[in-house]
Amino acid sequence: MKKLIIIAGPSGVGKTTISRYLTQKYNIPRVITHTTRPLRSGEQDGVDYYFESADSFRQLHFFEHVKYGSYQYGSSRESLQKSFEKSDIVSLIVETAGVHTYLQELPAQAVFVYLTVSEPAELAQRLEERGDTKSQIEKRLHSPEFKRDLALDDDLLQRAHIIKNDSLDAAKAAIDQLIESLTNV
Ligand SMILES: Nc1ncnc2c1ncn2[C@@H]1O[C@H](COP(=O)(O)OP(=O)(O)OP(=O)(O)O)[C@@H](O)[C@H]1O
Ligand SMILES: Nc1nc2c(ncn2[C@@H]2O[C@H](COP(=O)(O)O)[C@@H](O)[C@H]2O)c(=O)[nH]1
Repeated sequence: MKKLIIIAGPSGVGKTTISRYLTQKYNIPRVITHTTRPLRSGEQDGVDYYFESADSFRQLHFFEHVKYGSYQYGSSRESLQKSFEKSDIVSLIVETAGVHTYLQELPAQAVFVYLTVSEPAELAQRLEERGDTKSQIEKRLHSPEFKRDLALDDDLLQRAHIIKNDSLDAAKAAIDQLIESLTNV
């Protein structure tokens, strides 16, 4: 059975880092999602996201889409299919409203990984080290979506594989165990 590893967690927790690890170590592709937000330094269209205008975003066929902060984000059916053509296991980074949609629509395929840190205050420092500007960080940390994604509601708690990413090596080891359990069924 095809598996969709859904990675969620607050901004800066390491979702992209873990998704890249899955690609590098296991050849697990990430479903590239769409957004209207501008590119960050170092990001590439078609690699990190499909960067869309408000008009082009409206024309896509979405599995789900949300507003996060000031921008639109969405996972298209085409992008999901494209990833599943490459591999039976794929990853997808979404915020928690998107997780609800996938757990409801694809309950057997969805494997939900929630990343956390012991000290949420460390997230701002990670974003700064990533190169986000002070104003981007302030805006992000004060958004209701960021605050919401610092914790899980009861429904999501029941379905989550919770991985603490205080140490990247420890988080990778936890991911290794999860992949082993998925490939041994
Ligand atoms: N365990 C860790 N310890 C220290 N730094 C880390 C750790 N994991 C990831 N990082 C770094 O933290 C920064 C943010 O990581 P990443 O971009 O993966 O987060 P994210 O959850 O995808 O964030 P966003 O939702 O804002 O896109 C990156 O510079 C990354 O290298
Ligand atoms: N529900 C969805 N959430 C998505 C999607 N693509 C990304 N995201 C989430 O948005 C926030 C902000 O992302 P950033 O790259 O600007 O830091 C983050 O929590 C992502 O997980 C999507 O298609 N659907």
